[in-house]
Amino acid sequence: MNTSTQTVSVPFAKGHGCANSFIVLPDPHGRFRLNEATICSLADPHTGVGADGILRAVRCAAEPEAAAMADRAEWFMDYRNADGTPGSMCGNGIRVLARYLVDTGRCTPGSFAIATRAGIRHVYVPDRSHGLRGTVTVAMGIPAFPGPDDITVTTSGGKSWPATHVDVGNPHAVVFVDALADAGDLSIPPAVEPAGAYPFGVTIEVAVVLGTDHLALRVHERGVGETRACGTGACAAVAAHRHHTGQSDAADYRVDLPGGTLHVSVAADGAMTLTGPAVITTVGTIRLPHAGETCD
Ligand SMILES: N[C@@H](CCC[C@H](N)C(=O)O)C(=O)O
Repeated sequence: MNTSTQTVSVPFAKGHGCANSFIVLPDPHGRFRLNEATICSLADPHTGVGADGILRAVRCAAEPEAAAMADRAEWFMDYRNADGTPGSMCGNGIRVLARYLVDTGRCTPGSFAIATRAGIRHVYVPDRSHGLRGTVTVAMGIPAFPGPDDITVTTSGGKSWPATHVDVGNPHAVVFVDALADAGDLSIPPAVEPAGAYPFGVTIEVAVVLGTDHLALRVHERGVGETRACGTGACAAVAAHRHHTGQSDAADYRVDLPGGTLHVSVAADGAMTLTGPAVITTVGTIRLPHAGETCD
């Protein structure tokens, strides 16, 4: 550990799931205090490493926010969007974190639990004989449809569509369009009405149905902007599609995103699993503002 009066050098990794990118900061003893400015700077490709989100990996027992889950999971995913806001769940992020925990020997391959702000999620990481660049699966639970039923999404180009509110541990508004290009510039946050539907913001999916079990998707992520993929968004879009078509049988879906393909399996009870690539591409050290304590 290298410290100065101004900054501290700490290990980090960078990875992605279908080009939805994350910085992983191992903080087993819960010593980091990441403020908004630090997160924004790290996530910015010009001033930091660049990523859609930050995954601080902290032991549940060392994190007051997660201590109540310490009997069911060793690690807590402290997920932050690129704008510094905390997120409750991240389908690609948790898969990248699981890959990191296994690659670094902190967890053994197979199934294990990770705590999130949305509760415990179980992940499955195949062992190395399946290759380090293989897939990771996460059990996402059963989506909820909290309403209201009159949500409208309007993109910056002025086009509007009715939307379905789906909660998969974080909030989503899913619209179905004829062609993905209809959404225009999704780097600009679409407007969502009624204004009170999402008091804490929302991630918006623009989806096209390519077949009964095949969707294509673009996403404007809350706290980030348009991203190349979104795991919770893929599950939300499948849930909305099933809701509209009245499908209730178990089924497997393919979801194509700009950054790659994710697979969503739905069980007879509606519980979803999300599977896709999760890779660690970079490891190194990064300088963080010194905040009293450092990290191992
Ligand atoms: N990229 C994520 C979703 C991250 C959280 C989202 N930005 C939010 O604020 O809820 C995913 O893969 O699910």
